[in-house]
Amino acid sequence: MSTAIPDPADGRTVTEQEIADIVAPDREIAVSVGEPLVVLDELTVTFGGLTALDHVSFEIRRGEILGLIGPNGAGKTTCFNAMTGVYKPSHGTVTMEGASLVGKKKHAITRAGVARTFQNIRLFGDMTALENVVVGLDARHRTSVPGAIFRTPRHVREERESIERGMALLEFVGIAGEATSPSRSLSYGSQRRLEIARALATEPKLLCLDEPAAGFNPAEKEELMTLIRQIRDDGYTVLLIEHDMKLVMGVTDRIVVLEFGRKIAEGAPKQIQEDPAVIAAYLGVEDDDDGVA
Ligand SMILES: Nc1ncnc2c1ncn2[C@@H]1O[C@H](COP(=O)(O)OP(=O)(O)OP(=O)(O)O)[C@@H](O)[C@H]1O
Repeated sequence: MSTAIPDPADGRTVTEQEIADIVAPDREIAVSVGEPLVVLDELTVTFGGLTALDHVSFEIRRGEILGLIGPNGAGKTTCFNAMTGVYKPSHGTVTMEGASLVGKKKHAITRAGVARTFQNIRLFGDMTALENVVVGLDARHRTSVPGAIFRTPRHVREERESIERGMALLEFVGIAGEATSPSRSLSYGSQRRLEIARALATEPKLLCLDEPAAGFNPAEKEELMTLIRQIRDDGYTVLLIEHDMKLVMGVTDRIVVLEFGRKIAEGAPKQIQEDPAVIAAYLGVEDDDDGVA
């Protein structure tokens, strides 16, 4: 399969499939939408005497956007971290397509198909937007170190393909025009989009977004919702931690609610909005963003 970017100069309309083939040629499009992709069973994480996650079980289904919500300190980030190899659970399992993710190193989890963004943006500030994405793509390269040093034809070809795919990813998240700008000079919103592009570069089966709308104005939040839906519609499965309830309710297919490390509810957004345990958990939360309504 050729990975050259289709040339719109020939007067032809570039199809979405052609772009998708360039962005993620090796990706297995979710064929069995709705089947469990990741299963957390009795997941428990303790820090000294504190149980941050207490026997939490839920599944993430192929092709869905699953929201993970809860008041501050409920255990959302701990859950992400236990799934992505940052913390080792003291009890319970996390499996992806039946294989355990527990105890795997971070890069092995990436290879297994889990990618994430962080609450605090973590980009290489001096590198351009394109270079930041190409770093993610490089994780998939097959050439050896000597291949890179001696610039073998295979290495040169992979490098060219990385640039083409990196550009296609920047296009997908809407910041292709800023490809050659150092990432630290990008607006906050563009940096968040760049983080998503970099995570997508690893062709994940599951994309975990940790508060992607933090610091966004309402218009930027709307645009982000559109992007997250596009990502789902493109065949990815998305796990979303987000405080902004309007965004969560508007974009997710299902929601899991944590409070004090325990799962207190799970269901469709409408069900969650009306759930007495969820309403009680959020009562007295001052921050507007944390209101359930
Ligand atoms: N590395 C750590 N060491 C000790 N305690 C921790 C650590 N990480 C989290 N905790 C504690 O675990 C609990 C859950 O925290 P966590 O960050 O997972 O919650 P959260 O739901 O993501 O909160 P927030 O919405 O504020 O980000 C909190 O009491 C927190 O203080």
